[in-house]
Amino acid sequence: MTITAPFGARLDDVVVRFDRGRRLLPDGTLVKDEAGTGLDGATLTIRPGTITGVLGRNGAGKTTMLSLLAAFSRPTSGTVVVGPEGEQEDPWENPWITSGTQLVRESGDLLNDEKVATSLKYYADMRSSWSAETAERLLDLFEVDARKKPTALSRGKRSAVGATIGLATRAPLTIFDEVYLGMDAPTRYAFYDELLADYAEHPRTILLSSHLVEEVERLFEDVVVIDRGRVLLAEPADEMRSRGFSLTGTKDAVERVAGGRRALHRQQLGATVQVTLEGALDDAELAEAREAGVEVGAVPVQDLFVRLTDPRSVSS
Ligand SMILES: Nc1ncnc2c1ncn2[C@@H]1O[C@H](COP(=O)(O)OP(=O)(O)OP(=O)(O)O)[C@@H](O)[C@H]1O
Repeated sequence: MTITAPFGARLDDVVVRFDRGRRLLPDGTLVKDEAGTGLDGATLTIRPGTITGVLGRNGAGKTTMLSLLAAFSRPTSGTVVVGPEGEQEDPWENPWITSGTQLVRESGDLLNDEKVATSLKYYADMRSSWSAETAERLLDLFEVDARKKPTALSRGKRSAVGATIGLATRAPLTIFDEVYLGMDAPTRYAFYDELLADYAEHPRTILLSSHLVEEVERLFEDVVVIDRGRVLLAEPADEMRSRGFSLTGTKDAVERVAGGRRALHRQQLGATVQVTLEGALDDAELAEAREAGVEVGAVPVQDLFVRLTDPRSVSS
């Protein structure tokens, strides 16, 4: 059966701990040594039919979460469900769900001893939604020679093959985990354009993790921010953008308009101060800012992300 409805997903209080190994104590008991925590009580919902950006600093838990959704691993505790609205199930060893999910990892998941064309044939045989025409067109666009083995391609070209597989699969849940690594800027922008165009024509659910927030934030309808194994926020990108604003002006005027709000960031250039604040101004405060000559600006997702995950965020 071909699954076409976009998949959603839900994580409930998910914990992932990695074991370093097992040790036998002198008294004969077997203990597990913990090597690290990937997720630490993560709860979130992925809306079907959206492009969701997955953001987090290094080691935050993004890959751990994406691997759970693609059933590459299982949680230590908590529940994970994936699937079309109203029919979501545990993806682990669940062919009905995994046949509708495509995870593209930085490694590319290609058959290293075979030509790229052989890997593509493997995906084509496995995925009923595979578009051979899209795959061919994208390889052409990214200038990848499918007669070569992956080991003979540059890192950027291998990433481009991963991007091609992700788009040509047209899976109801397509996950790109830092797929851009090694791609040069023109290739990355070509990938973003292709992703948007193909998504518009073939609606599905796309998750995209990236550290290049400024570059990719225009793609996102929803944003998930993971911080030290926990979900800091999961909401529409516009809602995230309205979490903050900036004020620029003289110190006294800015302080007055800021009115004791928490400052996410503060910088001073000569007599001019700029603060990034949480929340929004009401009409009276906007009028006060105008009168005081204080400029009110929007804050890009990138800035909010950096500030929200910065343990050194200052208070006003
Ligand atoms: N196999 C493993 N064994 C032990 N610890 C692990 C393992 N995989 C991940 N971790 C730990 O889990 C945490 C989350 O890792 P994860 O790879 O999910 O982060 P990430 O957000 O994808 O990071 P990055 O942006 O650097 O790729 C990190 O502290 C990492 O060290």
